[in-house]
Amino acid sequence: MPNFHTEHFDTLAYPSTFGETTFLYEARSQRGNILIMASMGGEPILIRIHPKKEGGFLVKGDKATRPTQASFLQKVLIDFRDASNAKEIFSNIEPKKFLHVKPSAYLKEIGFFAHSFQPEREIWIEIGFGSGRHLLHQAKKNPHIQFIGLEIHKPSIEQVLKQCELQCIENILVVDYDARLFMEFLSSNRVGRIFVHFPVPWDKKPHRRVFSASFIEEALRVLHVKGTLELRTDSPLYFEFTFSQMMQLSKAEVHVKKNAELEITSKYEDRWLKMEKDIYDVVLTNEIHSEEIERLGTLNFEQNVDFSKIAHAFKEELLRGDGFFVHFEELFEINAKSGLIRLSFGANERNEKCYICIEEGKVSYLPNAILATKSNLAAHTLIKEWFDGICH
Ligand SMILES: C[S@@+](CC[C@H](N)C(=O)[O-])C[C@H]1O[C@@H](n2cnc3c(N)ncnc32)[C@H](O)[C@@H]1O
Repeated sequence: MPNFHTEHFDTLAYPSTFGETTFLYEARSQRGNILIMASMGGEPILIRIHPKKEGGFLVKGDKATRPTQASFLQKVLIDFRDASNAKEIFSNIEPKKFLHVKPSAYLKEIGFFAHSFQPEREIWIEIGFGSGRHLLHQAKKNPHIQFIGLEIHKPSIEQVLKQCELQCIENILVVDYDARLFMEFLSSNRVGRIFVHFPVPWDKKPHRRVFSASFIEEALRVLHVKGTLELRTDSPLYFEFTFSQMMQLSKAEVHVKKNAELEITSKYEDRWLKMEKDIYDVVLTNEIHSEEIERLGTLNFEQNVDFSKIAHAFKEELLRGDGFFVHFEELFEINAKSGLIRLSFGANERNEKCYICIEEGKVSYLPNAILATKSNLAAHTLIKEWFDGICH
């Protein structure tokens, strides 16, 4: 992440333009942190400035705004440095030091699945593809199928993206997203197979497992009739847990195998086979045609909020609901009527880090495209009630 350290910087005039950047406003928190809202190429880019314990400041981009071109952030930081007469002590913002991350056509943001994903082909999903051996094998063998690979381990994602490019595979889409929450983004009855091969067993923390009653329910919704949810594991506890979850369904067709051989062994399977461990397969076949669900929209506020009341009452606060939370982290004042609240919220498994902007009574999220997943929506309702509780 580009950033620089400086002993000093001059306060800018707002709004003002320097180089290619327009600096729109500045907001300060009681902890002494500063946010500067900038704009380049029509995109909002937030700069964060932290005072350091040993003196001086760290200046960096805020993760809430991710510009479409990584070089935008670097240019904005260079423009800010020059406009504010900051003298760098340490910096990695000069172009030659900037790592250019090549976007991959195979890697999709979650918003793509919420708004644009309408494949004509049947979908198969692999959860936690790891080294990708099984995913790549299946994709090459089944060119008529659209594969989605879900993974949260970045080096594994990069490795598989590289293989997709090298092998010119055109039927895999990779997404860096928690599998426990992903199914919400898919239409009903579109998926033929869901593979979960050697998931992390979490024997001591079963609530962290990919499989749960709600995961199975959502998997059945996206599977078409005769579609299958397939677990392959070396963990007898995971096997028993999943089997018993499936047995709690009112009606289920479940097949179990022990030490069955597949055409391809994954990296983890090779490891367990060398140790002569038993391997269990549990396959649940869907029998039901499910109702269609609405496409996910984005979150919005309809209410008006008095920023001065919020600023007066604000304290760092963590609110919890059933499977979701809202953490109000820090309040930044632009002036008496406007400011920002930094917060994280959403599902316990995966949360949004963003800001709420309150400008002359109007409230919006920054960035403004926060998806209305079930957990985000529940958290959003809690946020609106929190505003009402303070303002009315
Ligand atoms: C034990 S490895 C197995 C990898 C591969 N399937 C194999 O058999 O070699 C489990 C993989 O699942 C991924 N994973 C764990 N939890 C996940 C989640 N909630 N969503 C998506 N991937 C997850 C991990 O990053 C890891 O790569």
